[in-house]
Amino acid sequence: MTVLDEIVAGVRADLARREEATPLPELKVRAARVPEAKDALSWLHDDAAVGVIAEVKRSSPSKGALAPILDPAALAAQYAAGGASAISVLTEGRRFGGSLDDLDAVRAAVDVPVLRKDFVVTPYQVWESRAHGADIVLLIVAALEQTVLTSLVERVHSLGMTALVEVHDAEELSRAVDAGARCLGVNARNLKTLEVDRTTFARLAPLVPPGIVRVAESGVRGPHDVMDHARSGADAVLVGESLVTGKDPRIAVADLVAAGAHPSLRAVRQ
Ligand SMILES: O=C(O)c1ccccc1NCC(=O)[C@H](O)[C@H](O)COP(=O)(O)O
Repeated sequence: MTVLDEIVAGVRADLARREEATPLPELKVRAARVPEAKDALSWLHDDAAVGVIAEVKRSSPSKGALAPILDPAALAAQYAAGGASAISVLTEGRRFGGSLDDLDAVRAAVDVPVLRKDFVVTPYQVWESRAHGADIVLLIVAALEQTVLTSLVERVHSLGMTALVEVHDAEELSRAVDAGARCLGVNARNLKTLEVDRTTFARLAPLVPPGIVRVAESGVRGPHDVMDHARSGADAVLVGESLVTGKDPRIAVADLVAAGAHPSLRAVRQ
């Protein structure tokens, strides 16, 4: 069993309890009451600059406890003040210490798009994401069979949200494109070994068809890594650990945003 398999097994067990507490028809009613999802693609795609998706992340399977984050809304507000294009909220509880309450709190605190970062494997979780105000939903190709992946991408888009479809290699990338991904995340963290290979984005980016938004995920330590990903064609970077373990989240995000808009990148990006 891989780490991913273990996480997904826990997610399914927790999900069964939530489905019992809030049946799907009730969830759909709740989803209809929340404001429409923001058009995340337009927030993330900017020819002149690389966007920063800043993550609320308490712990992780690779590093254990990272930061207590007692007030996720305040952290998200700091990220937004620093210029983040979107906020990622890890809602998985067992390994990442997150929850849907975190998603609610962050949604209420910021106007930028909010990503529900979890291990989404059923349509129920997609409805749940919308009902809690998410604009973007992560779908991990490695966790999903192709028919399920395709139907989840369609479900996310049909609810007005954007699917961030996560891949780790060329085969997964091809599956993501076949499934209708409009926004593709290349994760540098191998979900079997948990090792980070920062060259992954540069290797896979040339395989992404034009018109699809490209996000470099994981292992971003600071402005230098943002500039590297920018030169390789990233539209956005997704950053967790280095922000939650750093000193000042607003300044840390602002530094990454400035790096992504550095004048020296203009020639490469146009
Ligand atoms: O972070 C982990 O250890 C991890 C392990 C297994 C599955 C997913 C995992 N992380 C989720 C993420 O994709 C990251 O939180 C996100 O890309 C930010 O990465 P980082 O900046 O390296 O915290």
